[in-house]
Amino acid sequence: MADAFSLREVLAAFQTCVTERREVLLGPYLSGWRGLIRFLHSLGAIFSFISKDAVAKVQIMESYCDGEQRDKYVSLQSMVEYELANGLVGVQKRSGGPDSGCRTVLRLHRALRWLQLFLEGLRTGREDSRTSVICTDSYNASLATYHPWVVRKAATVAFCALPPRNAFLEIMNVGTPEEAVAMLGEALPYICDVYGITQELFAQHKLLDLP
Ligand SMILES: CCCCCCCCCCCCC/C=C/[C@@H](O)[C@H](COP(=O)(O)O)NC(=O)CCCCCCCCCCCCCCC
Repeated sequence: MADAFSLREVLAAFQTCVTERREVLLGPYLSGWRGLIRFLHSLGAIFSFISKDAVAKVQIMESYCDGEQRDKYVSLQSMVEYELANGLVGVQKRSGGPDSGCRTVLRLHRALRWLQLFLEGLRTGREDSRTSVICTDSYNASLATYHPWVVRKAATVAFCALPPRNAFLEIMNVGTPEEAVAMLGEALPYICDVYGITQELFAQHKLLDLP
């Protein structure tokens, strides 16, 4: 298949993200998200309201990374420092100005927590467990807190369309379900690491509630 791709490579991006100095590089971070969104696309049109929003957020970040101030958007650390020092982060309400990198990454960061819980649920789930249940539980324990009722409702309906666990593990294109589970075991610590570093950085600068 021409567009067959493996989730192994997608998740590997989150491994390349973290530098020796424990900085999170935006380039690989965003390419990881691009890969995940591509995968979400392959699951069908019912998820397009989710991928649209994710694409919009990745695009905002890519335009900063390719923009005039691109040297400030190399890592999450340099972005936070630059945006805070220049008063670019709106802490009140959304002002109608351009969305800051910090508030945009915060949305992706919260979604990364969902991904972490979901992949862990898939990895440790029983063979006959339902993907939709794993997905709903992970969502309710993370992202749902930040979403209004309509979004929660639409998301929960879409999750019902997810294929059963083993079929899901197979479309990840990593090999047999057992091989996919092993790959998740290897990839998850890196995702946790990216999540942890970002969480600490945003907490330190009181950026966890940006509107
Ligand atoms: C596998 C099933 C995929 C389920 C995806 C679970 C996430 C559900 C998120 C529902 C978001 C609905 C769209 C609306 C979002 C916005 O309201 C909301 C707030 O934005 P605002 O402050 O700018 O207004 N946006 C967000 O919270 C960001 C959501 C970003 C979602 C990214 C989801 C990418 C999922 C990639 C799935 C890949 C699965 C791979 C597993 C092997």
